[in-house]
Amino acid sequence: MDGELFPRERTEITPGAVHVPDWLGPERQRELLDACRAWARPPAGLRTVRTPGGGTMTARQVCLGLHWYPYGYARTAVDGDGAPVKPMPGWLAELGREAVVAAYGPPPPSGAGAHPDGHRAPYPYPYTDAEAYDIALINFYDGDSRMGMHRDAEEESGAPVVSLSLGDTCVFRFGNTASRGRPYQDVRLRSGDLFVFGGPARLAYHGVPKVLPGTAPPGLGLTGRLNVTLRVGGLGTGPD
Ligand SMILES: O=C(O)CCC(=O)C(=O)O
Ligand SMILES: [Fe+2]
Repeated sequence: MDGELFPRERTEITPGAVHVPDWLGPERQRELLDACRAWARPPAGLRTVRTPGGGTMTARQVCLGLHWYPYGYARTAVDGDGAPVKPMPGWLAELGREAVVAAYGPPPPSGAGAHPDGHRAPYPYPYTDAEAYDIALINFYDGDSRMGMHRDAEEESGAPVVSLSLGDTCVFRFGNTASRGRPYQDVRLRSGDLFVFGGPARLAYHGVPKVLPGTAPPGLGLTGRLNVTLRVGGLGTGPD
C-alpha cells in the first residue's frame, strides 16, 4: 500500500507457505473484482454451501473449471442450480503460474539435475500443461462470514494452492498438517495480497476466523471480502 511506514515483506510462514503482500496492484484488483462479479451471476453462480452435518458455510461461493462441494468435485453445480460449472479462463490459470513464481522464485532449468545458478526449486511446480491451474473457488465474505479450519484435500495434484484476496482485510489462520489446533499463525491478508501453500504445507489446516469490516481500499468499490483460490485438480478426465 502507498505510504506504508514499514512496507510489508514477503514472508515464509512455514516451509512452503509464503505470504506476498500487495502482489496485485489496484488496477489488477479491479479487473479481478469485475471478473468475480460476472462469475457470481447465475447460472452456476454464487451459492450457499451446505455441509453434510446440516450446517451452512457463512462465506458464499462460486467455482470455475470444476465445481467443489463438500467433499468432492463435479462438472455441474450439483448442490446449486445444477448448471454446468463456468470454464476456468486461460488468463486466470496463467495468473496462478505467475503467483507460484512470485512466491517461490523461478522454476529450475528443465530436465535439470544440476542447477548452475545454485537455484533449487523448493517444492513441486505446476509447470507442465498437465499441471495447469484448472480450478478456482471464489469465496465471498460479508457480515460475520468466516471459514473454519480445513484442509484442501480433494485434489489429486500436489501443486501449490494459490490464494488471492480482495476487499476487506481478514485474519487468515495457517496451521499444521496434523490437526485443526495449534501450532498455527495468524496472518492479515489485505486486498491484493497473495498467499501460496505447497510442498510440506500443501495439506496444512487453514481458515478465516475473522474479516475486519470497512478495511477495503476505498477506491476498489467492494464491501466485504473476496478470496480467489486457485488449485490444480490432477483429476485426469475428471469426475462424472
Ligand atoms: O478465504 C480464504 O482466504 C481461504 C479460502 C479457503 O481456504 C478455501 O476456499 O479453501
Ligand atoms: Fe482452503
